[in-house]
Amino acid sequence: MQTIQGLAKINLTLDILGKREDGFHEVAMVMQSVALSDTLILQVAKDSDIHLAIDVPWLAADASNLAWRAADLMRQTYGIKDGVEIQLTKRIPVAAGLAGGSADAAAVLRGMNQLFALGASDEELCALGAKLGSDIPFTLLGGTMLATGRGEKLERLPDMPTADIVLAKPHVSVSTAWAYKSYDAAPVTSHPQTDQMKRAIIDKDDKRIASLLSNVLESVTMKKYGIISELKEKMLQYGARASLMSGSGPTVFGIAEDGAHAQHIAEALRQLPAVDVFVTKTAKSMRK
Ligand SMILES: C[C@](O)(CO)[C@H](O)COP(=O)(O)OP(=O)(O)OC[C@H]1O[C@@H](n2ccc(N)nc2=O)[C@H](O)[C@@H]1O
Ligand SMILES: Nc1ncnc2c1ncn2[C@@H]1O[C@H](COP(=O)(O)OP(=O)(O)OP(=O)(O)O)[C@@H](O)[C@H]1O
Repeated sequence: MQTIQGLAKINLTLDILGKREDGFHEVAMVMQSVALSDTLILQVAKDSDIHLAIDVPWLAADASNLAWRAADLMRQTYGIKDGVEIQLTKRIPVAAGLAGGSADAAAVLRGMNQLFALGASDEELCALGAKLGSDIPFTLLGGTMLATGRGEKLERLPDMPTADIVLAKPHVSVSTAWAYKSYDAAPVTSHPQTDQMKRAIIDKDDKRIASLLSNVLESVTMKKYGIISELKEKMLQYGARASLMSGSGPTVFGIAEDGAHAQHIAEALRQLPAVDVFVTKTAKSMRK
């Protein structure tokens, strides 16, 4: 039996550099793992099927689920005859910009590698993960990374100084494909300073990291959902060092001064209707 945590991510920066021939967008993003996680328990099944059980009824536990698809890909790639039972406990909000589905897929790739003693390297697992989704290689490795290409090319950065993070997810779901499709570079005048963010992380300069948070997809998702700007403003009003939308949204994260301050911001945000609030921390890389 293997128990694996799939960690959520936030984007400290997200820049779109252009459209690619394969329909995806060329990106440059500094990604950061946070401790908020889903739990996946994997066991060899008695039969030769994939069995996925999820603790919430509203998420499809069938072949459309990224955890199921990751298990299928592992079985096909390595010729595994046994089936696998996957128990998924969901805590990361869905379609939130936090890479929850990717984290589950990554946990299944890693979990099956161990369960069936396949000996696949991180590089092999990342290459498989990239077939299922652009964020999966990052969620496999975690920590602080610069992601380029369509998000699958990774450069490890030193772990950023641990920060207390508040996540606020309004009750709207955002499709990543829709956000990229709707992106119009023309009116976007402010782009992330990716190299400066890298430098700030290398220098462990947490104030500068906060001052450089930037995401061009805010121009798409914030225009449609006014609640995102409200959440950003509220976080700043309650003293967050900085706040930003993560990924394609709609989740907004704020960097607090410490754990007590994060709780204070969270309490204020919980007064708002139709918002789920989580207090977490940045998570360090599990592999070096
Ligand atoms: C928004 C982010 O979460 C930021 O980390 C990622 O860029 C999205 O990663 P993801 O959810 O793993 O995305 P994928 O499952 O690979 O792609 C979903 C859809 O988003 C669009 N997409 C995604 C990544 C990318 N670099 N360019 C794109 O245009 C494509 O239309 C694609 O069909
Ligand atoms: N295991 C899973 N957990 C969550 N969503 C899943 C899973 N498998 C498939 N999905 C589908 O994937 C879609 C995106 O969900 P997810 O929570 O990964 O979005 P996200 O956080 O916006 O991802 P990203 O930040 O990588 O763009 C949802 O519409 C959901 O139906």
